[in-house]
Amino acid sequence: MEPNSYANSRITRIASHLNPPNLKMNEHGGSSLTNVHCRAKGGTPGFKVAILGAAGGIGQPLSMLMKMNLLVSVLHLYDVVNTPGVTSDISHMDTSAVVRGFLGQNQLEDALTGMDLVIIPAGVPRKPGMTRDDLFNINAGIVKTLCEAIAKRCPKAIVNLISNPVNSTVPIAAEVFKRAGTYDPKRLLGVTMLDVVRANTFVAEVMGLDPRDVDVPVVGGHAGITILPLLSQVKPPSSFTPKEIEYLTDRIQNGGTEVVEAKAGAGSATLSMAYAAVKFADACLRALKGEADIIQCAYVDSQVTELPFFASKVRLGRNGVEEFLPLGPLSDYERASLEKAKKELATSVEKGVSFIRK
Ligand SMILES: NC(=O)c1ccc[n+]([C@@H]2O[C@H](COP(=O)([O-])OP(=O)(O)OC[C@H]3O[C@@H](n4cnc5c(N)ncnc54)[C@H](O)[C@@H]3O)[C@@H](O)[C@H]2O)c1
Ligand SMILES: O=C(O)C[C@H](O)C(=O)O
Repeated sequence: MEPNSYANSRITRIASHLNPPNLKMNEHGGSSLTNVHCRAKGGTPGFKVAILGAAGGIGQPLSMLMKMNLLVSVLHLYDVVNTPGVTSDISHMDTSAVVRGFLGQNQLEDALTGMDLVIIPAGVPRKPGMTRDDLFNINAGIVKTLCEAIAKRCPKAIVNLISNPVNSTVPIAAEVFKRAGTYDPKRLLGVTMLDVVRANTFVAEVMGLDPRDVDVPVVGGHAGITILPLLSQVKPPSSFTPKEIEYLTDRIQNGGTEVVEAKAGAGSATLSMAYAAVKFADACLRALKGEADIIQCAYVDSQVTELPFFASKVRLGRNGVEEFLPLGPLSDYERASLEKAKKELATSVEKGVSFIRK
C-alpha cells in the first residue's frame, strides 16, 4: 500500500458517508477529500480482519470491539445493508485500525481480498419458540455465498463462523472450501466461545468466585444437548452436588434460549456474543502472531471422537488449529450426555454436508 493510502482510505470512507462539496469521486467509485494534505504515515503493522454481517446485532458491537484491538491494522466491514453508517461511526474512534465499509454483494470480494481473519456473524437470529436448526433454510445459503467468496479472495484466511446453526454451518463451509479446492481444516473454526463464557459465569456464581478465575471446558457442539460443559474438569478444581450439576448443565445448554425469551422477539444474544467473538478472534490473532499456549474450545474438523466435526479444546498457532487436546476423564453423567450429544451432532453435520452435495 502506498504511503498515505491508509489515511486516504479512511477519509474516503468518511467522505462517502458525508459527501460534502469539497469531495470528488475517486477511481474506485468512492469519494476523496480534495485540498487536504494528509500527513499520516500509514497504518500500524497488524492483521487484516473482515467482519461479514457487520451491521447486525452482533456485527456492530463486534466491529467496535475489533476496532479497539491493537493486533488489527485494517478492518473491513461488510453487510448487505447499513455499512456506510456503521463504518463512518466506527472510523471516528481514535484507535489505529483503519476501517473500510463494503455494501452489497458486488462489494463482497473486495471486502475479502487479502484478509488474514474473517469473522462471520451474518444471518437471521432466533425468535422465541424456534430452535437454531429452524434458521438453517435461510442461513445455509448465506454462509455458502460468503464462503465461496472467501475461497476466491482469501483462501488462507482463518475463518471464525458464528452464524447458526453452527453445528451445520461449519460443515457447509467445509464443503464449499472442498469444492473450491481450498479447504484447510485447521483454518475453519465454529465459534462456541459464548458457551464457555456462559459456563464460566454461571459456575462462578454458584461457587462464589470471580468469573475471570474460572475455566470450564465446553465440548460437543452449539445447540441444546450438544452443548456439553465438563463440570468435572472445572478450574479451579471444584466439586458440585448432583443438583448443582443439573442446574448448571441446563442453564449452560439453554443460555441462548434464556436470552431469546428475554428479548421477546427482538433477536438473540448480541452483546455477550460480540464479547465472546472478540475474545476468540483475539486468541486466533495472538496465535497467528506466534504467541504460544493459546488454547480455546472451538467447533472444528476433529479427530477427538468418531464425528467429523466436534467442539473441544484445541491449541491455536500460526496456521490455526495445531493440536487437539484430549477430552480427559469424564464423569458417568458426562459420558452418558456425550453419547446423546453425538447422535444429534451427527444428524446436524449430515444436514450441512448434504446441503452442498445435493
Ligand atoms: N455462535 C454463537 O454462539 C451465536 C451467538 C449468537 C448469535 N448467533 C447467530 O449469529 C447470527 C447473527 O445474529 P444477529 O443477532 O447479529 O442477527 P441480526 O439480524 O441482528 O444481524 C445479522 C446481519 O447479517 C446481515 N446479513 C444478512 N444476509 C447477509 C448476507 N448475505 N451477507 C452479509 N450479511 C448478511 C444482516 O443484514 C444483518 O445486518 C444468527 O444466525 C444467530 O443465530 C450465533
Ligand atoms: O440462542 C441463539 O439462538 C443464539 C446463540 O446461538 C446463543 O447461544 O445465544
